[in-house]
Formats: sequence, structure tokens, C-alpha cells
Amino acid sequence: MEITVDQMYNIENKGHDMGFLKKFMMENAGAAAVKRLVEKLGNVDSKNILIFVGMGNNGGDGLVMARHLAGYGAKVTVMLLGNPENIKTEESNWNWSILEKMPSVKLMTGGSTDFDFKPDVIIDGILGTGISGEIREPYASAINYINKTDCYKFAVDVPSGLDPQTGETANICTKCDMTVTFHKMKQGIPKRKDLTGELFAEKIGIPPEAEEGIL
Ligand SMILES: NC(=O)C1=CN([C@@H]2O[C@H](COP(=O)(O)OP(=O)(O)OC[C@H]3O[C@@H](n4cnc5c(N)ncnc54)[C@H](OP(=O)(O)O)[C@@H]3O)[C@@H](O)[C@H]2O)[C@H](O)CC1
Ligand SMILES: [K+]
Repeated sequence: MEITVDQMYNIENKGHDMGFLKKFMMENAGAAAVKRLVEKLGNVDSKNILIFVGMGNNGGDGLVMARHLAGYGAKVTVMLLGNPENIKTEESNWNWSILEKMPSVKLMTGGSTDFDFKPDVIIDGILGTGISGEIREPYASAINYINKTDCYKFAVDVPSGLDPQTGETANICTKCDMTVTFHKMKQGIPKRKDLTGELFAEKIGIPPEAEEGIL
């Protein structure tokens, strides 16, 4: 079953109000995404994994992935596309603060795409269901860097620049090898398998009762 972005936000909020906090949803989303990625790549030990992280909860999922991938022995670099003080949500900020205590994960901020290593994997945790309008900097430079870099690319929830409701793209959009979306498939995502690559929808523990009156 495919649902709308509005339905997804309503289900998320109802689940949160039931006590299954967005922080828990984010943790399960990041963990499910890492499970699919590790299953696909076989072994990420010592692999250079670069994670671009937006200022919203799509970025938050990317921060959770960073922590899990460090646990698998990957060499993880996180590029936050802004200033940590401007991280939008409590749940994303919570995950940033954990990473600040983890020397095993390299944290960078501001959005430069000048790296002193070639990534084996890039994770696009830039934009998800909160996308609106033409892509603004520094998100645009990050998307262009991802598209010009030859490596395995993984999209968190949806390739950044693809509208998960309509399946239309903004002026630019990441082209990925795998996409993992959460809870249920959003209507626009399967329309662009050329951008999503292998596509999965993973459950993240939201109570089915959270859908009552919405689906
Ligand atoms: N579905 C679930 O059960 C869960 C989903 N999760 C993840 O949450 C995101 C949605 O998070 P949200 O914070 O609502 O939105 P995004 O992170 O996608 O984007 C918001 C930020 O992006 C900026 N933005 C928006 N459009 C543009 C643009 N065209 N150019 C540049 N920047 C843009 C926006 O900036 P504003 O200034 O407009 O506020 C925000 O900073 C979902 O996709 C999932 O990945 C939960 O984590 C887990 C459960
Ligand atoms: K994304």
C-alpha cells in the first residue's frame, strides 16, 4: 500500500502522541537503513562512508546511521549542511550530541565538499518528506557532489530532490543505488526507480493503531 506524505506526517504525530516518540522512530529508521546497507555491501569494516546530513529529521536518520555504521567498523565522516545550533528538531539534535562524544565518527559542518579522502559509500540524508521548492545552498552543492562522485550511493527515505508525494524532481536530485523509506511507501517514490535504485520500505515500530482514522 502506498500512502501520502500528509498521511505519513499524521501517522508519525499520532504515534508520537501515543508515546512511541519520534526519537524512537528515528532510531529504528536509521537501524533498518543500516541493516539493508550492510546486507547489500556484505562488509563495511574500514570502508570510507560519507554521510551528508540535512538540518531536519532526514538528517537525523543519517546521524543514527553514522552511529550504527561506526559500530560495524566503518570509517564514518558526517557532513552537516549547516551550523549545529540550527539543527531543527530535538530528536536530531539528540543524535548529534551523541556523535560529539564519539571520536570514532568524524564530524564536519558547513557544507564544504572538499574532502581529503575518496568515499566508498555516500549516504544522502539531506532531504526527505520536508522538501519544498528549488534546492537551496549548501544542499545543492552536496547533491551535485554526490552525483559526480563514483561510488555506492544510498538515499535515506527518498533521493534528495525527489518529491515523495508527486514523484516530480526539483532542479536537481540525487541518483542513488539504493533507497530505504520508512513505515510505508510514499506515492511518488516508486515512480522514479531510475533515481531510487533498489527500493525498500522498512517498518520502524509505529503502532498500527496510529493509522486509525488516517488510512
Ligand atoms: N516517516 C517516518 O515515520 C519517519 C520519518 N523520519 C524522517 O524525517 C524526514 C522528514 O523530516 P523533516 O524534518 O520533516 O523534513 P526534511 O528533513 O525532509 O527537510 C526539512 C529540512 O530541509 C530544508 N529544506 C526543505 N526544502 C529545501 C530546499 N528546497 N532546499 C534546501 N533546504 C530545504 C528545510 O529548511 P527550512 O528552512 O525550509 O526549514 C529543513 O531544514 C523523513 O524524510 C524521514 O527521513 C523520521 O526521522 C523517522 C520516522
Ligand atoms: K534523502
